[in-house]
Amino acid sequence: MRAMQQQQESAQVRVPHVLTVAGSDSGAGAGIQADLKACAARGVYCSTVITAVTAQNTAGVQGVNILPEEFVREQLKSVLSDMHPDVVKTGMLPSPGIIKVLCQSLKEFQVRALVVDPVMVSTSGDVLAGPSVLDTLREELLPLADIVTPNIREASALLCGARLETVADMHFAAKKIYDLGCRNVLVKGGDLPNCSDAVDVLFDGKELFEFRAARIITDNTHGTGCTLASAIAAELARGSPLFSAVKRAKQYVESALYYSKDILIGEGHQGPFDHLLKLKNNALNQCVPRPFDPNSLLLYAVTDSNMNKKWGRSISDAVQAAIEGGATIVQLREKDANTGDFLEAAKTCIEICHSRGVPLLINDRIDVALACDADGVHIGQSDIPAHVARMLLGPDKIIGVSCKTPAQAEKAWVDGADYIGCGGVYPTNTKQNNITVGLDGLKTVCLSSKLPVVAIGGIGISNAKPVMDLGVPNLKGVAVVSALFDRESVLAETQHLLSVITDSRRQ
Ligand SMILES: Nc1ncnc2c1ncn2[C@@H]1O[C@H](COP(=O)(O)OP(=O)(O)O)[C@@H](O)[C@H]1O
Ligand SMILES: Cc1ncc(COP(=O)(O)O)c(N)n1
Repeated sequence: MRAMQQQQESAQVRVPHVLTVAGSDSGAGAGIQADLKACAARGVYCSTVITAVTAQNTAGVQGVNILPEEFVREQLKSVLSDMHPDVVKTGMLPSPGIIKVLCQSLKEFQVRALVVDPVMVSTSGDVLAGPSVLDTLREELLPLADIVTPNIREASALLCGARLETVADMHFAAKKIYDLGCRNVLVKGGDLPNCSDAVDVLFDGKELFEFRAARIITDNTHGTGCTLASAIAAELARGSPLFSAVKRAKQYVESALYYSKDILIGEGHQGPFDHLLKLKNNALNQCVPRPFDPNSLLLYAVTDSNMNKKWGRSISDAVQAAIEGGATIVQLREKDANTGDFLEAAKTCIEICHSRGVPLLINDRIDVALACDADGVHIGQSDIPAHVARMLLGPDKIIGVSCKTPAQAEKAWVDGADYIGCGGVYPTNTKQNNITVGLDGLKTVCLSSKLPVVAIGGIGISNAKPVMDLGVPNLKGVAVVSALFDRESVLAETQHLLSVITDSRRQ
């Protein structure tokens, strides 16, 4: 809410904008749908002019319906005359007439750059634009292009069937296609036979450059070409020079392919890929309760590196024992660990927690929480503000805020937190100079808080009962440090504490 208010107060911002002129892919792996996702992933607005509608899936193209030229012209006029995109990217242009209409529109409405992906045949081998388009493409569109991005087969078609089998052949092709009048040529080597790298060759009229990435072993390569061209267009729209636009776009395709390599969508061979780098992770994380379940605050275990050191345990051993004992949520609080070690430990702890459906939060360190994809963070009053944490972490992560007063609890709610930690309830050694609010202070905060509350500060087996007995419905549990981790057996202490708090609950 705060973020929205701030935006309303600030001046309007013009966002980078790519217009894609391409075909629709019903399977959403390639074409218009890939372009939209790639631009969204790169933070660029994407408008769409559709040239053809294809019936397509992971097995191939079952049908193509080409739109009338005049309707393509109408779409182009609607977008170009009003929305003024920075860059136009083209994909499937299925007829010479549609290419001519596009060239006329581009002459009427100037854009900053034109990226031409000369789509002819899909990964599955189906024809999307036949040889009849070649002359118009060569003679009318390529001379307007800032960059043209043929794959091996398309480069060969543009060069009247030249055989292209090696990286040296790609160098030759890039130079020859450049002579057709475009400013830059990128010959893509995703389909180059017998090549362990995915090599693309750029020719800018003076020099040849090779962009290399390790070849990712996967069948989910449907849409890589559309995505690369859209990502180049997006980078150009954001103001990158052409060379860095190509470099970043290729890195993006490589990451998206890496994330896609194991996902399963469809029964055919060419699966689509994961533009937002999230599909597989989201599918696997289903075991973690979403949205945040306030009942998970019941037995909230907070680790402490000094206590672990004292008892000779690793963080992950401590977490494992707490979870086996019945902890319902875990927070890693590593005030003096080095960041690299902290991150590694956090990754191990996440595996342990998620195997038992227990959420894992990171104290204070948003960077570590993001890097290990933790379930959320817990922040104090002098840490990063909760509304900033919410903007950085997005809508799904759990955010907890330490609060001592009703005013702080109200602010945590406004700022988008999910729960508050209230204390210290009792005096404690784990926090120097911490003001104790006592049971009365805790009750006052709970009664005013719109968020669920977990009590913290000096709570253990001997004094957890009066906390749980306060009888306010939004007090969901107790958070504990020493009572679990400054003990010989974390497992036994956690079991014991769990029985105390569940007994109080029952009464
Ligand atoms: N298996 C792969 N591993 C890594 N990069 C790849 C792989 N396959 C394709 N690429 C890259 O994806 C982009 C699109 O290339 P390509 O698949 O040849 O285009 P198209 O989809 O038009 O046939 C290029 O940058 C290429 O190097
Ligand atoms: C509508 C449309 N546009 C482009 C492609 C090429 O993509 P790919 O070469 O990855 O199959 C496609 N299959 N469908």
